[in-house]
Amino acid sequence: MLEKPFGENLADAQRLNRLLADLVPEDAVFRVDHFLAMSTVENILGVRLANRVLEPLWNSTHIAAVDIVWDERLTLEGRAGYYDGAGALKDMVQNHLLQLLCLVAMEPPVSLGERDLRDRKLDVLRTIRPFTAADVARRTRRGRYLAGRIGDRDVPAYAAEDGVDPDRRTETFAQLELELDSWRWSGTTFRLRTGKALGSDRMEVAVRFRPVPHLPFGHDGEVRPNVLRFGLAPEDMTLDLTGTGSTARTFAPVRLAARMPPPDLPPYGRVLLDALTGDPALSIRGDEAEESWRVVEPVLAGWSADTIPLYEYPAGSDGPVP
Ligand SMILES: O=P(O)(O)OC[C@H]1O[C@@H](O)[C@H](O)[C@@H](O)[C@@H]1O
Repeated sequence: MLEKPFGENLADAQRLNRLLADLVPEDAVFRVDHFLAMSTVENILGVRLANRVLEPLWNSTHIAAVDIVWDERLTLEGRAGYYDGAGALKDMVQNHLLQLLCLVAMEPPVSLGERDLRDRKLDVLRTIRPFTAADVARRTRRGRYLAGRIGDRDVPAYAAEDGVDPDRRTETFAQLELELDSWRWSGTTFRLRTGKALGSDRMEVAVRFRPVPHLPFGHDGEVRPNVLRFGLAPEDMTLDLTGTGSTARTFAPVRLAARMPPPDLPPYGRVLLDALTGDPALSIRGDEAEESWRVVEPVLAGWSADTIPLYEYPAGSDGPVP
């Protein structure tokens, strides 16, 4: 069993994979991503594929954007030894958020067996358009938190935390806008965002549908585009629709909401059980790990060469405002 990071970059991940391949077969390697064992995450596939109403709309003709967000109030929490060498991009985006993207964007797999599921996730990673230097400037943002207050807690600046080397300029906030080159998704924007020491927890996948093509009501009431949200913590699901209002010729927002049943096991428990029973379906295959590095490497290169600013945001705020 291996916990992330699976290498520090693509070449490193390839070396690690070769080393592992010399020792054991791939299906005996468990690269852990506990996000895949969250019940909501599995539920993304359930909602898509066990229903009639969504999958026909699950493409760029109907979906304008998908926001995959892991904003947390948690700060460094004494993890400088690991985190200061990683940063938000390697800690969250290269693994957890790209895996969530895979589940949202994948083609329906033939089965949820390890091969079908992981082949289809790999397809998604391979369709992510490579970042050019201009894309890094236009489509990525990074930030680092300053001192502030979160709830009733005073939080020191990241750079002043024990064990942090301020000169490394490690980011605690990362945002990437991705495009997928495929028939299904060309034209939909996928935004991945994560940050520490933010004012509120927001962990969700929000699927934003396009506006309706025509309103035949003869008045200009506001119709907000539909949004389907998979909440990751707490684990729930909401669908924002538009209904008619109480007065004539008005619209009103309608929200359908459901709480997910609590899972039998916490995510790490599920991951351990899968390893003990020898089921690698929810573990990251070597080629997925490599492909995820391929996606983030140009961003890492641009950021370490300081081609974009490292914005600062007060702890307890909504993140950097450029
Ligand atoms: O809330 P969970 O399940 O611990 O997941 C979030 C955490 O996931 C971990 O993998 C990251 O290293 C942390 O930085 C992050 O806070």
